[in-house]
Amino acid sequence: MILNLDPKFTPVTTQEEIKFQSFTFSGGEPHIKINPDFDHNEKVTITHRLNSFNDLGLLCITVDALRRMDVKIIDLFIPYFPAARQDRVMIKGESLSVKVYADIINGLQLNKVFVFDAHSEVTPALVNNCEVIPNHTFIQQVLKVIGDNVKLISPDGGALKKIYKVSEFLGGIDVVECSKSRDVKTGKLSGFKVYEDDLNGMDCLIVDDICDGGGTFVGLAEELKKKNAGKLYLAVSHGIFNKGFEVLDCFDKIFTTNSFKDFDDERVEVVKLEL
Ligand SMILES: O=P(O)(O)OC[C@H]1O[C@@H](O)[C@H](O)[C@@H]1O
Repeated sequence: MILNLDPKFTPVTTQEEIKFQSFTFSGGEPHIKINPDFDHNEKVTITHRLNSFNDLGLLCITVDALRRMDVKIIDLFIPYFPAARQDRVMIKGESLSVKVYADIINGLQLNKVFVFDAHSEVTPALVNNCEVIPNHTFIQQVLKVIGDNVKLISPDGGALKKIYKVSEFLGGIDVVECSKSRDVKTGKLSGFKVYEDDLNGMDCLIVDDICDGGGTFVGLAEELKKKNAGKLYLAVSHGIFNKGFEVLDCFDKIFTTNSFKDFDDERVEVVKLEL
């Protein structure tokens, strides 16, 4: 059974949905009233797009309400784990934000916590009973649209391990390794390297977990074109796209999922997550 706390999130599922009402009190506190008309012995999976700290409140009171109805087994499906990129302290004075979220979620004593394409191995290491859902079927769906005569492009070393697993899942599609460098002082992107001399007009699919501003992918696209890439595609599990799609017009097509939010734009194709 599913309890979907974000009414705008529409995963593909055949599971029965638990009904509830929620609102925010005038003081800002969230409130929930779950319709008790379901089998309390069954496992309940809460789904929530936990994109910010504010969303945690509703999650916590929902788990409390379920426990008070004697629901014993509660799973959580968080498609995009918040602050997953803040998984290390770079400068004294910063917080290890991903751990703060993880600690709060651990306090809920959940049976399982599912996260879609975690940014790094830090999230599953910090979250108890965490299971990471890989991007394999998402990329499989993408290839159904663009065909499999492409090279998979890994933007940096951090994405390498994952992309080789995707390639293996898809029967051994070629991977091109790349790297990006940053200015040590400013942290800004300063350059890209594509470790292949000539792409011979082959279509290229860049695969990564998150597109935020898009700088990584625009810079990499320029380098790929210099190496004779054919069509350029981008597939990111979590689409934030904070600078819009205009900045990404070097791509023939962009793919993402509904893990972070929904999009209604012809430039992006959204593959819905399955539950
Ligand atoms: O270049 P933008 O889109 O801002 O940032 C996305 C990149 O930043 C990393 O954390 C992601 O894994 C991705 O490689």
